[in-house]
Amino acid sequence: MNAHVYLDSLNPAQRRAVSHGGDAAPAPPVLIIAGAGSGKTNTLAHRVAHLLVCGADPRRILLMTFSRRAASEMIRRVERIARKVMGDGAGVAVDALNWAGTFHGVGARLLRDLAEQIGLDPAFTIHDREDAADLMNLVRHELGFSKTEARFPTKGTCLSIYSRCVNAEQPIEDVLRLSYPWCIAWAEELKQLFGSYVEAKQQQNVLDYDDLLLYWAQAMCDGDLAADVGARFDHVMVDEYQDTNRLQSSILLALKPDGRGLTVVGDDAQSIYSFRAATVRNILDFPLAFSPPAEVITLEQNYRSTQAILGAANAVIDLAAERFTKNLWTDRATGAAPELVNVRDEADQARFIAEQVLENREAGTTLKQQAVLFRASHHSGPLEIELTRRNIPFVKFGGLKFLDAAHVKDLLALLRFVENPRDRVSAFRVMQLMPGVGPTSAQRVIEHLAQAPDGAEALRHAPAPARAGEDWIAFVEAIEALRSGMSGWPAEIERARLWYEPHLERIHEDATTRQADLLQLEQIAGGYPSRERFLTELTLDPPDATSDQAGVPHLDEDYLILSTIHSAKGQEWKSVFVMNVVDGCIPIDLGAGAKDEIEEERRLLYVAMTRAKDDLHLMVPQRFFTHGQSSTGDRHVYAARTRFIPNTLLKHFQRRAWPLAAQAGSRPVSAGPKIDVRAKMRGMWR
Ligand SMILES: Nc1ncnc2c1ncn2[C@@H]1O[C@H](COP(=O)(O)OP(=O)(O)OP(=O)(O)O)[C@@H](O)[C@H]1O
Repeated sequence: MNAHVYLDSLNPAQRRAVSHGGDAAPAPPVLIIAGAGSGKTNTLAHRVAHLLVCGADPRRILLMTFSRRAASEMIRRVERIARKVMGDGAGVAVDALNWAGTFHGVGARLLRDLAEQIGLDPAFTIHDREDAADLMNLVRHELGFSKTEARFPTKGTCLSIYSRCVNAEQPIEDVLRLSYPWCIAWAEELKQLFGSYVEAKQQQNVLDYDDLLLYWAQAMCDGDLAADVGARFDHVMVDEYQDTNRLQSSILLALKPDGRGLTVVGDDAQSIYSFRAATVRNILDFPLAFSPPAEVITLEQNYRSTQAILGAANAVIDLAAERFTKNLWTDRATGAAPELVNVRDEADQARFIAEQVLENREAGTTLKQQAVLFRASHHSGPLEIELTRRNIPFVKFGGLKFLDAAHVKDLLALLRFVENPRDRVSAFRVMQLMPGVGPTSAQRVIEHLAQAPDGAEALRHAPAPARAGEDWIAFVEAIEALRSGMSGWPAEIERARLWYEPHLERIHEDATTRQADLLQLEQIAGGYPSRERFLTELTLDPPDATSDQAGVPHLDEDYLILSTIHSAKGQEWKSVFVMNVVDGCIPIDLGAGAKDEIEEERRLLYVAMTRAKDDLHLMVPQRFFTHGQSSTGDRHVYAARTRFIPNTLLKHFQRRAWPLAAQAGSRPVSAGPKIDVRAKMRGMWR
């Protein structure tokens, strides 16, 4: 058998990318740049498999993807490919690929390894965005900024500014000028705030998301340390490179200054994360960061979509102001033109999608092969209700995170407090779950713990909140039992839940549903080797499927995918519906709408459209009810089709109005206005 039989299914450019460098030795740097559906991820998976087949040591391969889900999908693909040549040996090799994950996840792991060398306590806990905002708020309050006469930026804004300075490696003055001009007057106070925020984190031994990259990058400024970490890996590979930021690219360059062993993959037309300071420049500047420059391999054939869908998506992205990757071609059949479906309102939009999804299922397309995409998580509200009404199971990605639910946060705060008694945000949250413990008494205990050398031991001697009584004693016992590690992991989480349950029942009316979530959390916990790993991984990459209305489907069941466009990255479905393809939704209401932001919205629409293989529906509701204006309100606003599909592009679409006039009874809806009332109104004044 051909030793590299898996190469046969690839086109010449893909093959060149996969076998770049020839064998398992680290090769000069390479950039694989190409449009949607051209097989980038597939090529990267083949490259990893190829290296394994050629004898590369899987423990010395660092593979960074955008989410943990993407990493595990990639690993499954690698195994399938390698199996063709290595047989069962592929499983063993793939199991040893233990450096696959997100930048943040890998950062957290390396920082624990390097902790002693960089003066960090390896038992640090990680704050998610909400915890970080809470701590920012605490500091902001302590500095007296919350009482300023002119309104000081909110905790969320402060955190965003801080995060952007860190991730974009930009001085605060530049960040304020470019992105937060209304906060310019506060530059000095913000600097002071950020200084104190950093001190608070250090005192409490917590790191926030940004710190994981920042500490990693800082550690890599030390040449010896960078060389040491770089030498741990023969190959460093990054998928979705267009969505990395400056800090990430500086880490990469520090690890592999000459680029040997580096492979990065991306598509500038799909860059959609600039709010995290991701910069498309990373991918464009990559080749010239090395001497000689990195090899660039472009892929030009799209394997995913029919010609009609690809044609429409290409036409949309063609109107972009700036672009580097070329239009793709496909040899797939033409297929039906994507449909632009005019519906009266969001309720009709939901009904249309539900009916069409069922029709598709009748015709043989399972629910799992269909997805409904939307720009903002709340856009799917009416659809979720409609699906529930019709008993169509669904799973939603990118919405309210499971971990954002108050009760899940409570239990996690308890575990975090056990892990790191100096973590104030967790301590503050968990103590106040008990009746009779308010902010002041919690604060007193926290101060006491902060002074003591061993926080856990100190809890027993802390000033017990006077009104907490028995509850306090039970709390101290629970913490001590959990810290002793007696029950072991994951049994500990059950112990934690037993402590929490009476409080849950007291605090929440719908305790039963919430208990089910906690049981689910316990199940998730079973998949992790230790409390520390569980807390770290969960914070970094939370499970984001919520389906509270429909009930969590079992994996072998069929269910429809609902997803924000951001979370749909890298995926594909046979049939795709994009909701609310109107101005105000895509592009989202941007106020003044800076040009760059508008361009990013255009790329989002491109990403959404290019997820479809065989059929694509773009939904255009004509009016939206607006909320919060009047309690009786039938207030609505009229929406216009997105500006990204101007009249000149209509030839790429099939237009349709739904329901048909006859079905809709007395209210016909047509594809275009029969009389242009707005023009008439304007005419009145001419
Ligand atoms: N050489 C090939 N022959 C047949 N099918 C291919 C080939 N390369 C890729 N594909 C298929 O094309 C589809 C898209 O591939 P993949 O997801 O790797 O593309 P991508 O470039 O990463 O896409 P995107 O950036 O849009 O997420 C997949 O279904 C994949 O199996």
